[in-house]
Amino acid sequence: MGSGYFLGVDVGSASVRAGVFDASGKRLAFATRSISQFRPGPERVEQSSAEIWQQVCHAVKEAVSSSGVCIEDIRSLGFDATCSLVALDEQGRGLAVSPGEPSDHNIIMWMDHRAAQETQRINATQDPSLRYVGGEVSVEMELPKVLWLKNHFPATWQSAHRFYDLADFLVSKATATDVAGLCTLTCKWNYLAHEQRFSHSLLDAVELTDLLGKIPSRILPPGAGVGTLSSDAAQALGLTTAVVVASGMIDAHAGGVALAGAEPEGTLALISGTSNCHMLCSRHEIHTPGVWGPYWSAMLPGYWLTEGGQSAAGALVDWTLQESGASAELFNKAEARGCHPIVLVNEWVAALEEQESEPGRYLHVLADHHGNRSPRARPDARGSVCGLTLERGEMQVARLYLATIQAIACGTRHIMEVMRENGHTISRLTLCGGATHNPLWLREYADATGCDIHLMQEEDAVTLGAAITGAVACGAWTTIPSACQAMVRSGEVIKANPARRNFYDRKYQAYLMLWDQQQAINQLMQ
Ligand SMILES: Nc1ncnc2c1ncn2[C@@H]1O[C@H](COP(=O)(O)OP(=O)(O)O)[C@@H](O)[C@H]1O
Ligand SMILES: O=C(CO)[C@H](O)[C@H](O)COP(=O)(O)O
Repeated sequence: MGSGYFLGVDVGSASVRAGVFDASGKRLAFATRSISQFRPGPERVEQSSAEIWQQVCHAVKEAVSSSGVCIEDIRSLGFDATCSLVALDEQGRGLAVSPGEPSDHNIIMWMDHRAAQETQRINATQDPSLRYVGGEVSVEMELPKVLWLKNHFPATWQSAHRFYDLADFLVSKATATDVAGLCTLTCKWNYLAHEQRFSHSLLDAVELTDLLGKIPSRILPPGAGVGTLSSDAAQALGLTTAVVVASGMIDAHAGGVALAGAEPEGTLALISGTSNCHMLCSRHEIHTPGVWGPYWSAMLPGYWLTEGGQSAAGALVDWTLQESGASAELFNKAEARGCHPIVLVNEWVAALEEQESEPGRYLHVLADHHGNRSPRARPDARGSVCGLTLERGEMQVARLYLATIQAIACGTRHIMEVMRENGHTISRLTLCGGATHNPLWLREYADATGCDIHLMQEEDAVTLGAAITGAVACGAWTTIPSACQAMVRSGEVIKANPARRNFYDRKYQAYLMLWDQQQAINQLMQ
């Protein structure tokens, strides 16, 4: 049994969170800080690694001081972050990632789609290594992004001493060590973990062999200890230099550790934040076209990981609420009541449902507004809405919001169906992320998939997952599963309602038909 306290830091798309956990996984304190996104052009979304590090330091200090824990008792720190690309020069300073932008805007975010042509070029090689990313590299991964920099911004390419995935940047900054995680490299940099090598044929074919001189050569698996905090970092974070730092992880993967670590096989871990990530482990190497992976040991050592995704999940819900004709009314009323706008719009949905059964029956959304990550692997895909009327105000926004959530849930059902068709078993659905604050989302997810949804007691399972990797790294537990058995506790179960099965069987068919119709229209207009 471990003792002491374990820190987890989760860097999501919009905020940084730090949590202090004890050996039973109980959270003693939590702090969040917001982080900026910069949009210098269409398809471009950037961030600043200096700002993120500063916000991490603030969040850690606040969490530790409010926990009441003595800093000498904090044994470890685990980092996770979105899979965004950080560019640094030889002195560790930021390098601009768009011409004309400030040098501290040095992160190309995962959701940035600028590298569409580079993605096509990489996929056109048909290199055998692409089988290990679902058949095609995604525009959201790192090779297309570094290739874009090499082609379009040679000044940054030439000055770049290090490219890091964001989690690895944080680990390197914290330990003054040059290291990359097996998690980030395998899932986002086309590293073939099962063969412990990069594909030289792929890198040669797209003239990226010199990239290997610009990334760390030391690679550590999830739960490995990288080293202890450097004195600079310890001071900045308000911690001691005895704190052990774990190998970095992608945010969805840290969530997957907490959700699936104790019972990996058959558990689909759904991390519902800005995007949706569907993490599934298997002892067998199963290839699922259009679904990322299989990645060897990238989340749980000894397991292949398959990862299905939806690029805009919470982001699409937020956008729907912000862009509706009734947005001002919704946000003003929510502010006046001091509640989240989703609390209010859920009440409006409840009012609609009192008047009619299934208000989403004749309003259908195709939820591909930011492309389709899985299983269609089409970053150029678009959203659509079918069934509009002249309805206005509260009822209009409530209906569209409901139909949007139903569409996102059908997208998950599609991913699950394709996983099963390709030989996966899914016996249990677990969920964490911002969406756990939305009871309507959970209800629709259970009913759309026909699966009960298992939540964790810990509200922020991603941060807990990061803390668990640190607890293993410092030796409190020897393996991630044993740490999960001690630190993760099951929470509420949202039951699927069998009475809605027939509705959702039809709603799902409508969802698939919308795609076919959109494809036909696109062909007509080409
Ligand atoms: N209090 C809340 N009530 C309902 N939904 C929420 C709440 N807070 C966040 N969300 C939803 O969660 C999403 C963000 O999830 P989160 O896990 O915080 O994102 P990320 O990890 O990408 O920063 C938002 O887009 C929003 O739809
Ligand atoms: O591609 C990822 C995981 O593989 C991204 O990190 C993720 O989709 C972004 O996460 P979030 O929605 O939590 O901000």
